[in-house]
Amino acid sequence: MTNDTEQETAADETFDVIVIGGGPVGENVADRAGRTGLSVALVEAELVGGECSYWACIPSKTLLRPGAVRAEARGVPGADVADGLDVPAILARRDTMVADWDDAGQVSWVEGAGITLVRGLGRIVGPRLVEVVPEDADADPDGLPRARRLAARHAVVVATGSVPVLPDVPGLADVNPWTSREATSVEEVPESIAIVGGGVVAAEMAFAFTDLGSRVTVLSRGGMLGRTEPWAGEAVTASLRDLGVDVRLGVTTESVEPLPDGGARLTLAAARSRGDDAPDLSPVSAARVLVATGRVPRTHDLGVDAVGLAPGRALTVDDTMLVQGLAEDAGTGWLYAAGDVTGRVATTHQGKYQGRVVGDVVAARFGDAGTEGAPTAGEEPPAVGAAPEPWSRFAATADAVASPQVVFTRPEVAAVGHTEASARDAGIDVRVVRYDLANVAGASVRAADYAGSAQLVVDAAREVVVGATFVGPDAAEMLHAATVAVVGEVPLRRLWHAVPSYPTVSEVWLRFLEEYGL
Ligand SMILES: Cc1cc2nc3c(=O)[nH]c(=O)nc-3n(C[C@H](O)[C@H](O)[C@H](O)COP(=O)(O)OP(=O)(O)OC[C@H]3O[C@@H](n4cnc5c(N)ncnc54)[C@H](O)[C@@H]3O)c2cc1C
Ligand SMILES: NC(=O)c1ccc[n+]([C@@H]2O[C@H](COP(=O)([O-])OP(=O)(O)OC[C@H]3O[C@@H](n4cnc5c(N)ncnc54)[C@H](O)[C@@H]3O)[C@@H](O)[C@H]2O)c1
Repeated sequence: MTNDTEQETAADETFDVIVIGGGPVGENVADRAGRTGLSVALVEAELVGGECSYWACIPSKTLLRPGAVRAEARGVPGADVADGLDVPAILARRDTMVADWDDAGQVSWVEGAGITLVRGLGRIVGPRLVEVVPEDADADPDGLPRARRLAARHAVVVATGSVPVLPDVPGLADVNPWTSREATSVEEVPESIAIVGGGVVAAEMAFAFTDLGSRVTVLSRGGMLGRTEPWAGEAVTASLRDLGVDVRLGVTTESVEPLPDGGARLTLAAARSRGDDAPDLSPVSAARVLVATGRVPRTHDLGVDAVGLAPGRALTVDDTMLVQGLAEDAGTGWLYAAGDVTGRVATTHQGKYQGRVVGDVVAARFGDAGTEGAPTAGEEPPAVGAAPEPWSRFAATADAVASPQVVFTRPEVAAVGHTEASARDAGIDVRVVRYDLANVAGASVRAADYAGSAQLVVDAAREVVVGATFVGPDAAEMLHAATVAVVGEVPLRRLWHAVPSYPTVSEVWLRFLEEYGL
């Protein structure tokens, strides 16, 4: 392995820490890592703020919000609203929310935080050495784009996110399929759209495009929202079908052919996984095809092979977010990762949590412990490779046991921790408590037609909550109480004293405990 001086001599510039990827996760890493006086460079190939800000969370939730508001108003006699949504106004608000795909606001935050922004595609070319190729790079004498070499004195943190997967279906690539990027940045709403996939993107986009006026078909090889409780996916399927969406479960797309009008025709076959008993396999024609068949960690163009890792694979990390499996001569203790690229959890909030963990680990390991106001002051990080103390600031403990997610469908699906099945697989002594949300007083006040359901998964041996799922209008806002209960391992007998206000839908917590037998 090269020594420090050689690394720095090989570089155009040296920083204490280099963060590759300026999405929500990279921004958090850079912010925290800099709090003990370390110099930090943030390398970003496209827009600072990443997928989430411009093509994922923010535009998708903005597109979904008007339909949700209208549906809620319709359930309250006296507040009913007219049919139809103002599509140009929805798209204009989406444009505002993504700042017209201009990252000036985020750049000014980065600069204000004392972080050096380096624009371009970053690639690891050796231990603690990163090459950055700007988009408008001049060519060098060999005709190759002129790259800038950055050395890291202490650490490189990868937060490059993920990229969508395009399944190998004959003809699919010939019809210019959309991914979530094109869907969330839509300018001209297609007359019809066929969505391949049955996960989170497929479900949310099916509602968004129905609201925008498209005729929507969903083609899922299993059920909807396969990673949540089955009854939650069934509620979403039923709601889509009520809205007129053609939801085909248990089908695979065999081939795709372009149509003369620019659209596409999809030929289907029965899938082996769980779905409808006798799915409709008639071909589907649509003006657009949206592929929503999952995402993979973005390491294919990161140069990880230079340090002995396999391109295209997730960067496996320990609970301090230290990357595992580097070649022996690449050294240890310098390469970290957080966010989608780790393949642990693919949500913004959990990635940012990991970013705070790794930022603190780096700040405490390499910075000046005496820096005034540093969050890590007085706290000793674990030795490199040693297991961190669970639930300490240096450990992403919650990833495995208490990761929350909200799917912004109608009804919303909000879940944290174990499902019933995953708890049983984990060998937990499971007891499940389900409750019909329509039976709490707060629900009937909220809407005349309130429909929803909620469930706790309890570890009966310890009498603590290990998982919860809420399905219903505004379920999103009910989730955090459950996250606190799971993280805090609050005994049910103590939760009994957490009295929910009347008349709120959160009163379901009292009903849960009564059903449990308290
Ligand atoms: C349609 C959709 C909707 C979603 N909605 C939600 C939601 O509502 N809530 C939620 O929590 N999550 C949601 N997610 C997931 C969320 O978007 C991701 O979990 C989150 O963006 C991950 O953040 P990240 O920083 O790891 O990666 P990203 O946001 O992907 O950011 C990575 C950044 O790294 C840059 N980059 C990549 N490679 C390099 C390189 N070699 N050099 C320099 N820069 C590089 C990229 O340009 C990008 O800016 C959604 C995802 C999709 C697709
Ligand atoms: N609200 C949120 O938190 C939110 C919203 C959108 C996306 N996300 C995140 O983004 C990530 C990507 O979302 P996604 O919906 O693309 O992935 P996903 O993993 O949730 O769903 C992928 C779907 O595609 C299907 N599929 C996979 N390969 C297929 C193939 N070859 N043919 C047909 N179907 C196939 C799967 O069975 C599954 O139904 C997720 O991990 C999710 O957590 C989060």
